[in-house]
Parts: sequence; C-alpha cells; structure tokens
Amino acid sequence: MGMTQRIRIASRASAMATAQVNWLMAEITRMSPGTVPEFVPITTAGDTWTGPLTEVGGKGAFTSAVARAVLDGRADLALHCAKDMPGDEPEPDGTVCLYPRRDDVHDVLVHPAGTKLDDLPAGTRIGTSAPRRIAQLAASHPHLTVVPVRGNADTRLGLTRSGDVDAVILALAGLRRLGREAEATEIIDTDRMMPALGAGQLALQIRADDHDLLDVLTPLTDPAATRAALAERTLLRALAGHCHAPIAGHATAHAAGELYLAARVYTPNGSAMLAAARTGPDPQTLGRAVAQDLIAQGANDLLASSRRR
Ligand SMILES: NCc1[nH]cc(CCC(=O)O)c1CC(=O)O
Repeated sequence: MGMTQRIRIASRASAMATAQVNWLMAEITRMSPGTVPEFVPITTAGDTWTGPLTEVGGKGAFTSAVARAVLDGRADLALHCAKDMPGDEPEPDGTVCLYPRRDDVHDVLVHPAGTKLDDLPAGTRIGTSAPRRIAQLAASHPHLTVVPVRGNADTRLGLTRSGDVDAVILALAGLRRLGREAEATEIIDTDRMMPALGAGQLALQIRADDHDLLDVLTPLTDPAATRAALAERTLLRALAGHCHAPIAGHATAHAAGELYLAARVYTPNGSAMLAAARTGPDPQTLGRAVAQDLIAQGANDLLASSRRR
C-alpha cells in the first residue's frame, strides 16, 4: 500500500447508525493508524417516509441502498445491523460480510415507572412494530395492547414520554449504542422473547476482491460471532425470512467448535409456534438443518400468512 488508505464507510445516518459508524471509525484508527476512515451517509426513501415501510420497498430497502454505495464505488464498506438484512432477496455478487464481536441480543422493556412486564395491568399499551415481538408478546401476555410504532429508537423512546404508549420494547444493543441503556427497565429473558436472527450483530460488507481492506478489518472480526452469524443468516435465507416475518432465533458458539442454534416461527398473533433446535460443528449445515426442521413442521405455510403486506 504505502500511501495512506482512505476507508469510506457507507451507513444510514440515524442516531444509532451514526454511533455505529463512530465506533467502527475509532476501531479502524486504533488497529490501523495509517488509515483514514470517512463516513458516507446514505439517505433512503424510508428515512423520510413516515407511512408503511412496505410502500418504499420494506426494511430491506435500507440495507440494499447502503450496499449499493459499495457496489457503485462510492464507498469501500457498508455498515449494517445484521438484523436488518433480509433473507428473501438475492445477496449481491462480489461482496462479503465480516462480523465483529457481538453485542447483547436481549430485548428490553422501557416503562417510565419501571413496572415489570409480568406486572403490567390489562390494556397497557406497548409500542413495537416488529412482528417477532408482537407474536411473542401476544403469546405470553395476551392482555396487553400492542400499538404499532415506527421510527428510530430515539423516536420510540420519546413515545413513552409523550404518553402515546405506556411502554416500548427495544433492543438493548441499540439503547447502548445511543448511550441510553439506563432507560431500560427490564431485560426480557430470551425464553420469553427470543431475539431476532442477527440481533446485536454488526455486519461489515466489502467488495470480495478488496484485499487491502480485508487485511485492515480482519483483526476486528470475531470467529465465534462469525460462525453464529453464518448459521443465523443461512437459517433466515432458507426460510426466505425478513424482519416483517415473525421469526426468532439465536445461535451460540459452544466450546470445542460446536454451535447451538434454536429458532421459532410464529403466527402473527402468536396463536401457534413452531420450534426447532440443533447442535453441530458447521454453521451453514446447522442453519439449513434447523430450517428444514421448521419447514417439516409447516413453517412455509405459517410464514405465507405473514408475507410482506
Ligand atoms: N429494527 C431496527 C434495529 N436494527 C437493529 C437494532 C438494534 C441493534 C441490533 O440488534 O443490532 C434495531 C433497534 C431495535 O430493534 O430496537
């Protein structure tokens, strides 16, 4: 290389995404002092649109617009939340994803008075729009009222202050990145609220032939997180899932190279649930096997009823 290496990082510019970029730029500078990271903010139709996301191409429109900057040569790296990368669209040719250490995967309740989920009275309005959260909440706490909310994590937090909702459910990892972890009033255990596939996981997407950048980023990657992410991505793709589908799942890397992957598929109202779990050494084989277990139980029919509306 010799010369100073510019690393242009494409990302959305929400408060959470900006915090993620700042973290990555600091890590890159720390690991490779000879590099100069730059932020290339990407605004998508979904950022300004306040109506249903499905009308602007769904959640996947965000990540594909960010990835396009790398494919077009406007950026060197696309920074995504793995959770927001759909599994029902073809992966663009010629890119690879690298996975740094995983953050916390839990969802949390934010209730201004600190009341716990199990103590909330009937009719309490819970703000969330994730079908995965809605289905699990309806299954475990049918007496609560789900209020669909859209917008960034900071917008959602504001809704408890304004009284639009009584409480919200959010990802702990997102709150941490915003420096607002203290507002979480209850960590919901993963048995009651199984995380999204890719929860708490950042993905660094680069051109597969960008060997200089691969060298810079390799020290940032985490082998266990990478194996878990591959298992979860494979499962999501095998189910053609996306974040409008009530799919939950979580891979954990065991010692001795074994991986454990558990997953659930719900009906939108939580009235039925399919579950599968397996252990195995190879992430992709494991992801496909758990998907097959779910499909054998009827996952495709269940998911067909909740396809992008
Ligand atoms: N759907 C938006 C989104 N994408 C990733 C996170 C949180 C951070 C992560 O899990 O990586 C969030 C916010 C939330 O669900 O509360």
